[in-house]
Amino acid sequence: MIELHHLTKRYGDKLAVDDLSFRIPEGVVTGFLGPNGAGKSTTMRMILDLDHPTSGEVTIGGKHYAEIQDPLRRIGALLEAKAVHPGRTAYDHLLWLAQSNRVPRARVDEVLDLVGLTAVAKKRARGFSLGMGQRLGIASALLADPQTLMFDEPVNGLDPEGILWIRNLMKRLASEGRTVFVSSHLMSEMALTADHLVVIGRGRLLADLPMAEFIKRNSRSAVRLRTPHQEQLLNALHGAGLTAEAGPDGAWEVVDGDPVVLGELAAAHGVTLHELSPQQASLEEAFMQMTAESVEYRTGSTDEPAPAPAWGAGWDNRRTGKEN
Ligand SMILES: Nc1ncnc2c1ncn2[C@@H]1O[C@H](COP(=O)(O)OP(=O)(O)OP(=O)(O)O)[C@@H](O)[C@H]1O
Repeated sequence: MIELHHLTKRYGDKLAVDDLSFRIPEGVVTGFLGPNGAGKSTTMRMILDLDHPTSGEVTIGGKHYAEIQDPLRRIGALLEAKAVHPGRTAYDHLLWLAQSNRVPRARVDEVLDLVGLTAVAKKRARGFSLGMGQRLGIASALLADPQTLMFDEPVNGLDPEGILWIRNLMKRLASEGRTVFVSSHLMSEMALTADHLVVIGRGRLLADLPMAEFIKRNSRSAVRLRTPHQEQLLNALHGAGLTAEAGPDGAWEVVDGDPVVLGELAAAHGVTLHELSPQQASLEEAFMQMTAESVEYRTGSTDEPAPAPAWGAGWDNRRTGKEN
């Protein structure tokens, strides 16, 4: 269990981490999500005591990192995949780590096998691809068989096979009862990996909830209806036991509606429709909406506000009928 209490980090004028408090429990994969510059890496560095909080604190199993004896046995981390001496072989890198942390030599072969690097164990790290570098970083994190694991953007730059491998590894580690904390800026990836979700933007906590809850709230489908005959449409819907929500631009949205049924209903009541369109908000859109205010860097092409999903933070405010 990792616990953050009002964790704050300031670099000069820049508030990189702003009063973060949350817990990362055992036995589940906790996804740590935020756009670039949100403060994810800074938070992870503070957990490992590589950076000192301006205020607040963070503990691992109730202790500060600096108080932990044999920290590699308690927490393993992949922060910077290329943090390996380029002239060292994968085997020598792991052996050096094992010997300096009183880990038996036999464990080096075990973790090389676990991450699929046995065949290239005697190759120097400078010739490693990004994926091999990530696997070596993960082998280092797993070397002392720690109870807590932390991975900063582990799927960055990996091919689909590598992504699937990391995803399954995280799940397996969590199922063994470990604490698994993994950062990403991709909601779609986290939706497939994490059981719990912590979202930050500009250093602040935006959400801390089970992934299933996030998906339930943000992946509903709806049908958008637009008509010059609003009153007749609402009456027809009401008569059919359906509720509509006022959508953007004067359109109406029927959550979980069937476009065929709604089209027939409108026709039967002589309601002219100018639009009848099924909508499906993606989780990525919901995440972008949640963090839209806190995106630090934008390219020209994404300079527009993040696309609004059919429903987002203000979804409940637009509700007009009773929940169906
Ligand atoms: N050593 C530092 N000195 C000054 N500012 C820093 C330092 N480290 C990070 N920052 C700033 O703190 C903010 C948070 O950065 P951080 O790297 O933690 O974000 P992140 O969520 O990990 O982003 P990314 O996904 O781009 O890695 C950014 O604005 C960054 O520029």
